[in-house]
Amino acid sequence: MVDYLHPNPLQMKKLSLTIYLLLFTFFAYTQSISDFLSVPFPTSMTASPDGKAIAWVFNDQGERNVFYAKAPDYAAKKLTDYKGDIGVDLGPLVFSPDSKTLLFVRGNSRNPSGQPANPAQLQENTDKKIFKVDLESGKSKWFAPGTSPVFSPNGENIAYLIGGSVYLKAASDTTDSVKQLFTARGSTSMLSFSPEGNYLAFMSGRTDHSFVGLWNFEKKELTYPEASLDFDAYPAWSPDGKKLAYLRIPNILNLLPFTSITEANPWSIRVLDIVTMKAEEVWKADPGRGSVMVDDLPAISERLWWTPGGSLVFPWEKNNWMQLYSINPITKELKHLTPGEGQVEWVQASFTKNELLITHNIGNIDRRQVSRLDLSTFDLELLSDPQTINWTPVRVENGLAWLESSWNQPGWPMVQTYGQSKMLAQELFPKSFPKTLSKPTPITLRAKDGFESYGQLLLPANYDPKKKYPAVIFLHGGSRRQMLLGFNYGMYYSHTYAAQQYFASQGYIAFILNYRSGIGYGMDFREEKNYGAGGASEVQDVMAAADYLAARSDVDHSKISPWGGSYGGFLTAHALSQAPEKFNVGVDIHGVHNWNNDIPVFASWYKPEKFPEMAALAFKSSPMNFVKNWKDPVLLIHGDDDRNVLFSESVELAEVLRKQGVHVEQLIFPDEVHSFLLHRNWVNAFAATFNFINKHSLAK
Ligand SMILES: CC(=O)N[C@@H](C)C(=O)N[C@@H](C)C(=O)O
Repeated sequence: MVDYLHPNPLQMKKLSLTIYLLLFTFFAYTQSISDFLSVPFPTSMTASPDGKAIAWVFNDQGERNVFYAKAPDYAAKKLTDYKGDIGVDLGPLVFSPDSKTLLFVRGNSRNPSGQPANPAQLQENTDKKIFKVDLESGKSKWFAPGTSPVFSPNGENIAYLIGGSVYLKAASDTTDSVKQLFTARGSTSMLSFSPEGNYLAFMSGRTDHSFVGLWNFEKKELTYPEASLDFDAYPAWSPDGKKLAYLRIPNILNLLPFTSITEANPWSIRVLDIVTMKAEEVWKADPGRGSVMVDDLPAISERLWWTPGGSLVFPWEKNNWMQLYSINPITKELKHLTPGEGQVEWVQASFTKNELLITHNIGNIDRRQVSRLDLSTFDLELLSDPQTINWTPVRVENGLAWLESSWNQPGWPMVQTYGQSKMLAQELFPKSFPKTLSKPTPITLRAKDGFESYGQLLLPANYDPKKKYPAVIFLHGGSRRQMLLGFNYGMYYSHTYAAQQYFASQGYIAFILNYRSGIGYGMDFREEKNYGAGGASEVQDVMAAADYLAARSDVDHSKISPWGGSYGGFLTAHALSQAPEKFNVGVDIHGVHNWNNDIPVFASWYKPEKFPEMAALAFKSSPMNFVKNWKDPVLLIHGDDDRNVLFSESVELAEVLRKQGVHVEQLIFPDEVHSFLLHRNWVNAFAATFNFINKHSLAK
């Protein structure tokens, strides 16, 4: 018995431990989902051309602002002062060539009716606009309407896009003039000034092809030097400005989105001689593996990088992995630069012009690592800690800046100079963020068709193997996504990882599934032949996850609930309609329920009635094909300005389920888009998800 008046040292130790455990249990169970989502999310990490400064955007619970830090101390400075959770997006950031000015784009994209997103009902125009910050004074002001600004090499002019047209404005022009640089057919993108600034190269997107175009500033002349019936894209100038490299990607007729493709007419690399205006093919992919130029890997708008020695670096999926290779256009010597098991996801050039900074998962499949590729020697050097998740590195003088997360910390900007690393703006990291999370365990599953999929398991707080816990399965969207052994590099999935951590903190076994057709595990995993609208084979991986949990002695198999967004909502709907007996309830956030309704959003050519065989398989691969079996209660969550998954997908599902007596609850966000712009909508969606699943778990 503790003598509270005269406790001895041992009794003091017991007392302090008891108090600690009581406090820990109290805080663990009382911290809210908003605490788990309280860390500002960093994006648009950018370095100045002189390597002496960096800038990034913090989305601090919906309040988005630009931050700036410069050598030598890299103290963070807030450059803008936008207030509140008002649902207006911010980024990208572009430094001027002299590093004295920073451009940022603020505003929301338009929906098919031409309305810029405005979920907060602001009584102002929320179209995208370009702002200019004088980094000496810190003052920012409106510069132009539009997006995608690029400085001319001398910094005197800024080219930008409005819709698919090109505009040009003097960087010093403070008027509200808006002047088109040239008129052209098609939709223009991928603006690229030549090193001398005498040309602007661009891609002119047409329907089933695209051209690489050139604007000659001196002659005021628009040309398409080598028009083709293919997709010519990703223009890249040689350092001396005498050559322009680009990809030639043959069209793939009637390729249904969300279906597998592993080979096509091979793509190639061409080089245009700016003097003769003649182009030649310098390399072509082999037929078969690697012949498809994947359109969202690497996840950036470049595919070609020149080396100082005149070679070209490019991504190729020849060996099942999207990796970097080089070709010497003269000798045609090909080199494989990033061998190993894993994919290259982002590639970033640097002001040194002699390196590429690469974000990948080679040798660390469930995380992201950063490496440096020397463009003279092609040496590859790992720069990051293998135990953390690192992405979008940028070069600074005598060091590097990047974004880093771990299993118990969301993404945060880091800087390293002279070998010393530190968190940027550490003072802004919220004290309310939970200190004790669940460390994820990697799990491998095997579906009934033998396919191997992967996931992460979070055990509940105060885990007791003798207990039986309710369980949740989180299903990511995309499907070209990958959940990691920690907080994700994408905000959508950083938040959903946090939500799974919240479930664990509230006494759930929380499983996170990486089902086939996702990224990170190679082409064979991503392009499994019957996935998506071609058979929904990935549903078998969901069933494997459910069977894995049900077989655990610490899981109450009557309380297994799937939840997920978009493609993850699609899989939640498949789970509840194909195997209601396996699951308790589910939460379907902006899910796809009939491929034939939503695929036209991604492929305007697709009219189900014109492709009856495709449409029949697509419907067979949709939850609506199984909806008659649906019995389990479901919560439907959707924003009604969703440009990815039609709001009507949830409207139609609710009607059908209600007719057959299924319990349907709903949480609807007026004028909200797919990846919620309002932070409060994330918080409310996850709180509703937890409460819905919890009340049906406790009720049993
Ligand atoms: C490409 C796309 O929009 N796919 C949707 C079905 C989807 O899953 N969207 C979000 C969640 C994503 O991660 O892409």
